[in-house]
Amino acid sequence: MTPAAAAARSARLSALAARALSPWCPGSTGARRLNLQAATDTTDSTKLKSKEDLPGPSFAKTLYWILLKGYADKSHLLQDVQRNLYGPIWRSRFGQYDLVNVATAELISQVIRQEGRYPVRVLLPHWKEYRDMRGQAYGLHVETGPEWHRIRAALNPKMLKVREVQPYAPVVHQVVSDLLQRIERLRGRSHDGDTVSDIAAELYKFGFEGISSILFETRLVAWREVPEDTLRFIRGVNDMLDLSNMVALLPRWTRSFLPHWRRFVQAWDDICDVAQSLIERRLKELEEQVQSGAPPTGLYLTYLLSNEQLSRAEVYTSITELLLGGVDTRLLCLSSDVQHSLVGAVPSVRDQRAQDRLYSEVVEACPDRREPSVDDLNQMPFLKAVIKETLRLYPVVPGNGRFVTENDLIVGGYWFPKETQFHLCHYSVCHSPDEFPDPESFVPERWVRPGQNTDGAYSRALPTVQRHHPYSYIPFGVGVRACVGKRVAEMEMYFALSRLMQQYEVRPEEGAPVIEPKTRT
Ligand code: HEM
Repeated sequence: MTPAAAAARSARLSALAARALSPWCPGSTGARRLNLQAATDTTDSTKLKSKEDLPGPSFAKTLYWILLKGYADKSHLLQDVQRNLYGPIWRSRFGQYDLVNVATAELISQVIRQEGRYPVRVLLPHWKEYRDMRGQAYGLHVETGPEWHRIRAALNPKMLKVREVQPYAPVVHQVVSDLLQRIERLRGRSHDGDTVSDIAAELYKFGFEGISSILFETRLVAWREVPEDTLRFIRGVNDMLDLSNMVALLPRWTRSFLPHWRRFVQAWDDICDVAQSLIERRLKELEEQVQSGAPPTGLYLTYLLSNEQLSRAEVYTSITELLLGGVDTRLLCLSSDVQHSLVGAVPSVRDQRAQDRLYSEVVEACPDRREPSVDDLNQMPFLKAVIKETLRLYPVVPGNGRFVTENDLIVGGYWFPKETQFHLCHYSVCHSPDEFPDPESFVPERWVRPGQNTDGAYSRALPTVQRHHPYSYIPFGVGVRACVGKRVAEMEMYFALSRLMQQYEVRPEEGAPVIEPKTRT
């Protein structure tokens, strides 16, 4: 992993300012073990090695990988290359970036367990600069320390728990219905009148429509044609994330003759403009409701406005950041061949065996194409396994960051001062045969417990089911800084994938998978 790429990735990650806290927390036994270890090491701290002792690539070698070996847009693959050369922990430096890369589940757990009360992924001074320039409030991605915690505490309710997101089910189903109708329309318009190519593009738009419907509590537009604002927002996010790395890497004086800063600002302006007009439209509706004597009804935005924990300016920034996380074109698709979970899941289930099994499960739980309820999802362990396996193979966030500001750390027998930037190499760990046998194969069964409504024979053939290290698979992160939108994202993916499977088959085609209607009943 090159420093630049890792920094870029972390920056994009931070852009995720928009997706429910993982309910998954590190086991207390593990935490005790680490503290004990740290305490033991500290007593002997003079013997600990430091960052200076870490192996790692030279600047020239990094450039060689990026420029000549073509890793610039697939830097997640470089994690394994570097791990093989330098071992599971190494240092990489590039420009202003100085990163410590960790590429085993155990090392990742050590970093996370020492991350403190207010973990930071990566500092984003250029994002802060934009907010200052436009007089905007800071949100989750720019704010740090107790102020970050205050914002996060205000956003967590109605997002973090399965039962808290249940009220969003009807609106998510409406968005899925629109998606299915749109697929039908696109089929009608296609060259053979039957197949939809580039389903991925449709699913990205679904991401935006899904999260905005939840945030604004209603369908903003019926989805006959994708609204221009949606496309503008998605374009803005893409541009902003692309340029974010360059803005961070190039010195300020280059802004006077290179266009990157101007374009970065323009991209942010577009994002904020769309978000602001969506918020204002909803605010107007709420005011009209109140004026007519009706109590204001609604879900997330109404909640944020009514509980008054955040100022109006902070609500604007937070909603914008949540939309960002929901869109996730490359926000969550951090490199060209790493795909968003649902976008990835649809192609993955072109695997006929998995597709047949998924279909049978969905049909059994919801006959006659009935819309699945949240309770029905409990009868669909294979559906959940498909999503998990997709997130393992194509982690939306292949590399996360931690910049621990509160304390020094001991990781892998090395001592690190506070304010060391760590890069957590999730992609490498998710693809490690030490954690997942036959790691490059799509095997959803590895996530289904034997006896859990499953084909027992297959599970028996995989004795390692569930035996990986808990930190080898943390697609939404863990702890207080984990993804705020996890539960929403899961619900969207479960509903969309189950209903797609009720109606369509996915088959591989050069470039992108295509989907076509099911012929079986
Ligand atoms: C498959 C879908 C998604 C995946 C895999 C995902 C993954 C992640 C990950 C790995 C992080 C970083 C966690 C950490 O640093 O420990 C994150 C942060 C975040 N995500 Fe998501 N996310 C998804 C969907 C969403 C959605 C739909 C939203 C919007 C509701 C969202 C909002 C956020 C926000 C706001 C943060 C920043 C939290 C903070 O810094 O306090 N994410 N996400």
